[in-house]
Amino acid sequence: MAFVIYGAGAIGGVLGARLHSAGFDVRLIARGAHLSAVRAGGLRVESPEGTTTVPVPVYGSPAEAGVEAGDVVILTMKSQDTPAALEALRAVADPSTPVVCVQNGVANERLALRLFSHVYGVCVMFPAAHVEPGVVQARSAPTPGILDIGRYPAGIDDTGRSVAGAFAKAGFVSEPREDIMRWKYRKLVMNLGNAVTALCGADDPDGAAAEVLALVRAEGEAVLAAAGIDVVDEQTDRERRAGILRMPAFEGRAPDGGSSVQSLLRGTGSIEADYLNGEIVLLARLHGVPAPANDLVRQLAVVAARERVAPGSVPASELLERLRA
Ligand SMILES: NC(=O)C1=CN([C@@H]2O[C@H](COP(=O)(O)OP(=O)(O)OC[C@H]3O[C@@H](n4cnc5c(N)ncnc54)[C@H](OP(=O)(O)O)[C@@H]3O)[C@@H](O)[C@H]2O)C=CC1
Ligand SMILES: CC(C)(CO)C(=O)C(=O)O
Repeated sequence: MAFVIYGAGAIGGVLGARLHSAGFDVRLIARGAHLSAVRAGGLRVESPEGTTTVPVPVYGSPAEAGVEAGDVVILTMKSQDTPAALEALRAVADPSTPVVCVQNGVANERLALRLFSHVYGVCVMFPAAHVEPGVVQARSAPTPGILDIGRYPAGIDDTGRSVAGAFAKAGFVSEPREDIMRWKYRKLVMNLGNAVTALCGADDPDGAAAEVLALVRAEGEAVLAAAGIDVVDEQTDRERRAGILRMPAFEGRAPDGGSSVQSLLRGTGSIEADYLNGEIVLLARLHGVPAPANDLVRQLAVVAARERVAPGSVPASELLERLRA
């Protein structure tokens, strides 16, 4: 089994490096300055356990990487980049190529299933950062993350089991699951906070950001319930994660805050909010229920990304006032 890791930033970079070091045939796909840096000097992976530079092959597109029978394609770009990425992939990959979405949100699997017949969802509990071109960080050690996997929309098959086995060989905790999307919806509720932290920053001296977080998450839960979506309960989710992820401080560790904070830090010009808070907004519209908190947060986050403002530029108390108005 060979892996084509498409969008080799924080998650794809660390995952690809670890699969490569575990002996798997891995081809990364990256772009821009990151592609040039990895091509020139390998991928530098920093973690609490130290730094390694991994000479993993890297390409600029699926056409350049090649997608052969027996390859598994792993999507690790942010959701807003998935539609364009799938278009480039379909031009060279057989429609039966297994496509594994190691991504947050619940939209990528459906986008992939429109073009590819064998699609898998992964619930990604894996704190990582894309620090600068050529450099990624794994924040948790000794276990870098939890990557449970299942076939989309439901079920499990031999490919899913083999991918779970490969993830485990690369040091992750990974279980095949029949009901992966139930877990991904629970993770979505957690990720409704990504945009809040990106807007308001990781420090919360007056507790206002925590209140905003509670509002968007409660609204998210209510919308998912109105839409009749079955979600793993919080306690079960907590138990799954208990004691596995450990994130000690280490020299050079990138700022806290998660993947959306990193989009603002790197000034990428886009953010995943339309596919996280925006998923709740979409469901609310489809089911005739309100979602004003998630709508406001995603709109502000999209503007912040477009205008390339720094994380923490919106005082949480102001955001809270607007949400209460
Ligand atoms: N980082 C984290 O801690 C976690 C992230 N996740 C999820 O994992 C997914 C990936 O996030 P993350 O790794 O942080 O994102 P990153 O932005 O760090 O990495 C994605 C990479 O994909 C590249 N990319 C996008 N489209 C293409 C393309 N068509 N061709 C080549 N490269 C492309 C991006 O390039 P460019 O920089 O130019 O845009 C970027 O380098 C997201 O869904 C996120 O929510 C889940 C749990 C934790
Ligand atoms: C849970 C969290 C914040 C872990 O890094 C995440 O999923 C993200 O960064 O998107």
